[in-house]
Amino acid sequence: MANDSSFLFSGIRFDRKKFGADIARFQKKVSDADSDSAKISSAVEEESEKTRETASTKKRKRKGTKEAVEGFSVFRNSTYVAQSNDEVRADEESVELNKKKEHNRQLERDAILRKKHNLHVSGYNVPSPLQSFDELKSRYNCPSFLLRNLKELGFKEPTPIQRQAMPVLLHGRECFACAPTGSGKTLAFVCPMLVKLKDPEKDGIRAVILCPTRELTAQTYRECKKLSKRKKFRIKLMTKHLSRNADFSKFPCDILISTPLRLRLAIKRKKVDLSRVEYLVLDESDKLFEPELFKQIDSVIKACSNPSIIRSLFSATLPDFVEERARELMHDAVRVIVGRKNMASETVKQKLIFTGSEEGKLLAIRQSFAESLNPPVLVFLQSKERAKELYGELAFDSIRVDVIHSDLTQEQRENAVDNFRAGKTWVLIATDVVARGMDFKGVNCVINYDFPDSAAAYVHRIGRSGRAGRTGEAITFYTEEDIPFLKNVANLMAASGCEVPSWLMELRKKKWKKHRPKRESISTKPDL
Ligand SMILES: Nc1ncnc2c1ncn2[C@@H]1O[C@H](COP(=O)(O)OP(=O)(O)OP(=O)(O)O)[C@@H](O)[C@H]1O
Repeated sequence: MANDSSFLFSGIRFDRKKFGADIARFQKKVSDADSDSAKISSAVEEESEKTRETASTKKRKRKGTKEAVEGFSVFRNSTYVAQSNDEVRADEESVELNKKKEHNRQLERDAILRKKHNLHVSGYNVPSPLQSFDELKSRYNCPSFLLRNLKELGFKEPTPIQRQAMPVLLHGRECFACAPTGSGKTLAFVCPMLVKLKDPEKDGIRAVILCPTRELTAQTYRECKKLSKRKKFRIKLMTKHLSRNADFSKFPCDILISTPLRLRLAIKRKKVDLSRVEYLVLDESDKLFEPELFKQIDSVIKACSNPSIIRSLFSATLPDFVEERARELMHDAVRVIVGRKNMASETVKQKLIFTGSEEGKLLAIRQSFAESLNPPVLVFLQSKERAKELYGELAFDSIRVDVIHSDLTQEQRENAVDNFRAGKTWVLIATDVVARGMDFKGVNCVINYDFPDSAAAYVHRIGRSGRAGRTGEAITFYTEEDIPFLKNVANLMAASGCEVPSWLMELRKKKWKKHRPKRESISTKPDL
């Protein structure tokens, strides 16, 4: 203040003594005024500081939010921003946690559904099973023509194999599957194929289905046609004529259905290009991988060279060697098993009958037909010669009987199948040519006139009955030569819920493969 007054009064002589009181008063005023002004200025300063701070805080807040969003903060020391980042992090964590919780809930739902339908899966990240066919639309945008066809065909609920195999294939995953006979495996691979192919195209063969027999290719062709009604997919059945004469580059083909032999012939003639194939199905895969078909299968698999191809293997029996092949062949495949692997159908009542001799078999079948013939009946024999012999015996009895084996012409084979399907034939005598895959509706009884040559043959043969939830019956005749393999059948029977006498279960089990003993000829005529 002294400095201030000397500056104020510089150049003026001033009697400080005389005006001491005034000076004192004045000084007080000035100092009061000073302090007021200081107060004001400090208040203003404070206010403007506040304003500055508010502005800068707002700015920082804005910036802070922006930085947090970008995951980088320039105001590392700011408490506010730290909180903001924490909040953002907490939000993110809670979103993540909810996702995880929902994922776990979904896994639980999947596990419950799989347990309910006896489904066993292995593989990485297996897609959820289907709750209903409607999910084909909601989850996979299934075209309406297909849903309409499923409805018209009377398929209300997916079967267990369809519940799991369909989503796997629709996710673009490769798959090997084992499900009981008559459980709807055909639909399980045809449906996803039709969804994925979307529309007919003219750019070469896009899907291939391989089946071990001509009869089965014809049946699968018909199924594909029924399911693709209202959509003009070009579906071709590889006939003998096509495999020998056709040039597949000359006509469009979305789906080709063939036996390995016929397709290999066309590949060798260089008249079929499989390099664009997107889907390859090996139906009855264990049969296809048997040594006699191996070369043909191998050449088809090699010809299907599209790196993004989706391959799938289906059968009611899946031996370990096929699983190994599948694992070698496929990428990131999912394994789907319904029930237990290699099981006989639970809906077939199974019986074993000791006939003593060949003559005993003939008597037993005649007696059984005389007592209660409940057509349609399928009778299996181990060779075409024996099938012809039995036909020769029964053809003159008063029952409508027919025979099917590989010595017949294509037309004769087709007629035999058609007549049996139409109910014109009551008893169809057959070799294993119709043991796999054939879906003869409502076969009441399968008779193993000759003991099957393997566990797989037993499972597939008796599986011609008791299909799609129906019940059926299977009778297996056995003679002395077959006794070493009785235990194997007994085990299959017990595993599928049939009652088995305890003495049978106490027998020893023997390796059972290609058991086709030389048997006496079937004849009631006396030897000349
Ligand atoms: N979802 C479904 N609901 C009712 N019936 C069905 C369903 N899916 C398929 N079917 C019917 O079940 C029957 C058996 O189907 P399919 O021939 O595909 O069996 P599979 O499992 O391939 O038998 P196999 O092992 O003997 O070849 C067919 O008549 C088919 O029409």
